[in-house]
Amino acid sequence: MASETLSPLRLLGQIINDSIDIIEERLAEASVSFPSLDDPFNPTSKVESILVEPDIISATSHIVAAAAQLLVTVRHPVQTVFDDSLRQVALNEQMVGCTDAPQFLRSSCIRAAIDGSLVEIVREAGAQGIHVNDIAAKNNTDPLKVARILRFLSNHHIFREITPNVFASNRLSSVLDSGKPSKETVANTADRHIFVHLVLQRLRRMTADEMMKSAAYLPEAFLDPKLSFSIEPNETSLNMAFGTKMSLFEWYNQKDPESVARSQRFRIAMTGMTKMEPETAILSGFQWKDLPEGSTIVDVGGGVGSSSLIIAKTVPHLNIVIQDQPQTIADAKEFWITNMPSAISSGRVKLQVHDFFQPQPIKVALAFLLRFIMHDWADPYAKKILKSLRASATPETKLIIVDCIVSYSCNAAITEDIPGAVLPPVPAPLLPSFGKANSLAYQIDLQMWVSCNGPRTYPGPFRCIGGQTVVGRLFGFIIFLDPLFLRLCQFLFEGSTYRLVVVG
Ligand SMILES: C[S@@+](CC[C@H](N)C(=O)[O-])C[C@H]1O[C@@H](n2cnc3c(N)ncnc32)[C@H](O)[C@@H]1O
Repeated sequence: MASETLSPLRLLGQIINDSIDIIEERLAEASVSFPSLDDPFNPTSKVESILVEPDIISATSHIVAAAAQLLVTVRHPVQTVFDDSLRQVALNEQMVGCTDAPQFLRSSCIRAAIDGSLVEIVREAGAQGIHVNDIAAKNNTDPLKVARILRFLSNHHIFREITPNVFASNRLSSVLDSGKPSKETVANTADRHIFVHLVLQRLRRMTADEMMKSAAYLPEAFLDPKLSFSIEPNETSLNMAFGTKMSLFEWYNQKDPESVARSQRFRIAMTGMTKMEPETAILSGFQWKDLPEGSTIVDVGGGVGSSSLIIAKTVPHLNIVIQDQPQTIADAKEFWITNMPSAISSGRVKLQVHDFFQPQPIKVALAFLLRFIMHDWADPYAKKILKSLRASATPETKLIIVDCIVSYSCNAAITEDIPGAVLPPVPAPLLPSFGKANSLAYQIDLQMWVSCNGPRTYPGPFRCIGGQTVVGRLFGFIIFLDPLFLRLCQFLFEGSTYRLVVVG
């Protein structure tokens, strides 16, 4: 049948089938099979290395986008909307048992499975699985509740119930695994606590604590006559949720144990974000190796320096200064001593406490790197940060900003003025924004809104003020773009990803 006569359902099915063909042909060529959901995830296996090849990622993304769209197309709209509104309500008899689990229950059960060491205990039992009574005896919990959590997760393909009340690991549960003996994780809550959030960061892109609680207040903040229009970092949903008058970072920087734990967890989560990108992303977007021997680059608000670590390991002729707030710099010391002590002892990498709203002390930088900084701040604050960098820039200094592009969900190019930045077309009837296969940018956008009143802009990376062009020199900064980098992880290097802030 000609494609123009196919129904939307068939077209979506065709996208899925064509993409499966691409994946299977490649796997057959390498004489491997697609991993089973029942087996643990093995990141070092040959098949997993094939599954992250660009063509296969593209095919996988088409399947994800098409399958998600197929689901919402075929399902009863009330079911779909109720799933999304995070309520487990059966509207009428027909729908009893049909509604999917609210996301927040999934989050909570995943966290319970990790915090309760269920992941490690079940993994140690091997393929024959383990009864909930034996699990509960190991972690001192109620077996009936263990069963409810694991059964709920099994229904979402995380764990398997192989016989009544007997559970075994699978591909998805193994991603939550610390790899440690359960005796250790049951005994060492603090250690596990840190690990939990690394994993959740990979899985859920943000902690299931402050971000979830803040997001719960999004409707209230949106409808509040004052907060709705506010761009202040301390007038957010987070402020409503936690009853604080502090901005996110001030709130993290408090000295009480809960805040210290939260801010440390945030830093680990940010390190986890680096692991969600291809390792080479930060290297392919900008040719660091072309900077002259001995050049200094400054990672402004660099966190513990997880991106700088990749640069430092790959481009040994650069000096790197990582700047951040005092607590973060204290953690950064530990991070570098663990991961690359020679860089610190040789002085190639320096860790510096610096408030980016104050004048920039490094006057010889050949590049200022700002990764996930602009998206935290509304325009007046972002301008202030950039102005202080501009004041310390030389004519050769490059400004490199890494953030997510937020596309329109209709067909409208937002990267048309950027050479090489145009993404491949999305086949009809998929959403032009690529739907579920491209949800990270939208999630980050809303998380920045609810937690920091991050940029209040319309979709798209650019809001050109004063007719400035996006590529080229911007008041002394040179902006770089790389199409490969864009295609791989939908990040962008330019004046500002969410919007162009002109620094006058
Ligand atoms: C979203 S994180 C990004 C961290 C890092 N660039 C990365 O990509 O992982 C924002 C960073 O800005 C830092 N930050 C917030 N306010 C700051 C300030 N006034 N001066 C310096 N750093 C600040 C935070 O401590 C945090 O490390």
